[in-house]
Amino acid sequence: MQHQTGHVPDIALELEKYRRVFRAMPDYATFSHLKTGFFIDVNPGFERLTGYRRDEVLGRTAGDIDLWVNKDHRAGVVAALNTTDSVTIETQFRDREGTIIDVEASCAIFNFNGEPLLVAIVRDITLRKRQEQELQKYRNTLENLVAQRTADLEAAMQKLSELAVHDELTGVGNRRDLNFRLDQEYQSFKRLAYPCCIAVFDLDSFKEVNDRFGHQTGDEVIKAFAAIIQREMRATDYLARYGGDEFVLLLKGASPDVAQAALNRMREAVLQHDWASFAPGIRLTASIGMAAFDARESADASFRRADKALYAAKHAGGNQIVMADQHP
Ligand SMILES: Nc1nc2c(ncn2[C@@H]2O[C@H](COP(=O)(O)OP(=O)(O)OP(=O)(O)O)[C@@H](O)[C@H]2O)c(=O)[nH]1
Repeated sequence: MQHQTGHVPDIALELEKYRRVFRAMPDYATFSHLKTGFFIDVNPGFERLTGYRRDEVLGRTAGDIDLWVNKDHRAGVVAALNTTDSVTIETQFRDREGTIIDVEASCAIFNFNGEPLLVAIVRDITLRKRQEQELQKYRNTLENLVAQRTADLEAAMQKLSELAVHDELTGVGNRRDLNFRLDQEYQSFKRLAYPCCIAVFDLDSFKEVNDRFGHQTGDEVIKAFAAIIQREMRATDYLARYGGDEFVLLLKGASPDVAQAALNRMREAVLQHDWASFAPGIRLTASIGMAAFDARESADASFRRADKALYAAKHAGGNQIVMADQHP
């Protein structure tokens, strides 16, 4: 036999089914009036998450129990539901004890007898949030570490590339760089007839500074010696430390006469320098040998002539400039 009003008990049955599901859900679930915000029903999941009993909150609003930490989030959800069926946001709830819980709330409008109700299903995501934060912290630490290592590496590379061409004590070119520059200048001289003089400098009796005042004072004297030459040379000239207290200067574009005048200024500056500030009672002078590039010989041969002239200057008593003999 068929019921005339068979659909009535079916709906009651359906509603009972939904009520059971609502109560059995592990997550927080609530029905509330959309307009007033009053809770109509809350499930045991709500009680577990918030610490409030069902009978404490029915007929009250989320605002009454100060549930949403950020009230604007709830207002935003209600506003969004005007234009969309459901909204899911991450926000924070405050439980009965005042503890803040990270939650993910999914809300939808549900019409009951023409009355819009707000259905909210809420999940505690504190653990997931904590894991995310831990992961972020770990990522930040890693990124910082990588950035630090990269900076260290770049600094080391920079230092290495400086050491590749610069003398560590004085900062002027080193011997390896000198060979390269000498060759480069010689090419310009050969191809463009661009004159260049080579001067080799050496302090007279420098050994005495080391012996009497120590190696560290000797280092300071070498640095000051380089600084004097640098101060007096042209910006386009090139200075390198050949070794010990011996320096090589390339006077680019200078004829022997011009070079000799410049070198004489440098010799005088060394003589006049206040060496006593490093090593009491000491006076220092420099010997200088000089040669001009000559197209009939190699750059090395010109350099050797300048070096030989330096020894002639030393032999003649120091504190002087000797021009190399012409290419034989
Ligand atoms: N402080 C210091 N001394 C150095 C360095 N390199 C070499 N020397 C010393 O420099 C001195 C160079 O010797 P010479 O140039 O032959 O000695 P000198 O007394 O100047 O003799 P002359 O050049 O003939 O006047 C030696 O005592 C080396 O030990 C350095 O980097 N620092």
